[in-house]
Amino acid sequence: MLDLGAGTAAITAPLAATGARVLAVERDPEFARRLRARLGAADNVRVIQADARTFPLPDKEFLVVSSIPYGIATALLRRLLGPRTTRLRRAALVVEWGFAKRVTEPLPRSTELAWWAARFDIQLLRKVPAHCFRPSPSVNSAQLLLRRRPGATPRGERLLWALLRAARRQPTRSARSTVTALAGKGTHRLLRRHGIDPAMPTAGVRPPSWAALAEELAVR
Ligand SMILES: C[S@@+](CC[C@H](N)C(=O)[O-])C[C@H]1O[C@@H](n2cnc3c(N)ncnc32)[C@H](O)[C@@H]1O
Repeated sequence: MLDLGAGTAAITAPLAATGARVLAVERDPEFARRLRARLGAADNVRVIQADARTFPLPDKEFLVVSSIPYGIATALLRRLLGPRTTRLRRAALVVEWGFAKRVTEPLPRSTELAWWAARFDIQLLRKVPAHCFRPSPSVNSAQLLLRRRPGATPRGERLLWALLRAARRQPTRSARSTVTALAGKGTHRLLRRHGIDPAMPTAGVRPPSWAALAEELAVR
């Protein structure tokens, strides 16, 4: 389990107490020193002083539990969710409220957000009011839960990316015409099976539907 921006160990310490293997990443040298002093003796905790945007991610599957530094939220999610080869399985994150709303919109505003939402189930669990923190930030926060959707294949994900890009380029084109252009004829029933009205503009198709469709197209 990773805690990115481990700070004063408000998350690292209870994680460590579960017996999980925890990697605490903290950029600030003084916080890192205190984290080591407090938790470094435990066999299951490793503290590294590093930038969460660039330290080497584990090469086996991992989870993240973290109240992430708000200023690098996009960079971190890009790193954790973006690559096809990501080993992230689940993440429980505290993020800024506005950010949480953006990444959980059913029809995301950019191809990148759609890519994340197609491959991960992203749920906004609850609001965390600013007064829950000391010192209180100027904005509210939210608890996000992210879970990798099962069954993704490299070919399916390549098709998914192509579909999302095509949908973004021509948002008013029908789903049927967009999918036919990429995958050939006979897509009408396939779209229906995935709950997509073939005549619907691509802008109205939700990312999980694109992902399921792409995986089925990948084995045709
Ligand atoms: C939102 S607080 C996390 C609070 C933490 N859970 C605690 O118990 O104190 C952000 C922490 O992230 C650290 N931080 C900020 N930018 C970072 C970065 N790029 N990489 C790693 N840590 C970072 C800060 O030094 C701070 O300790």
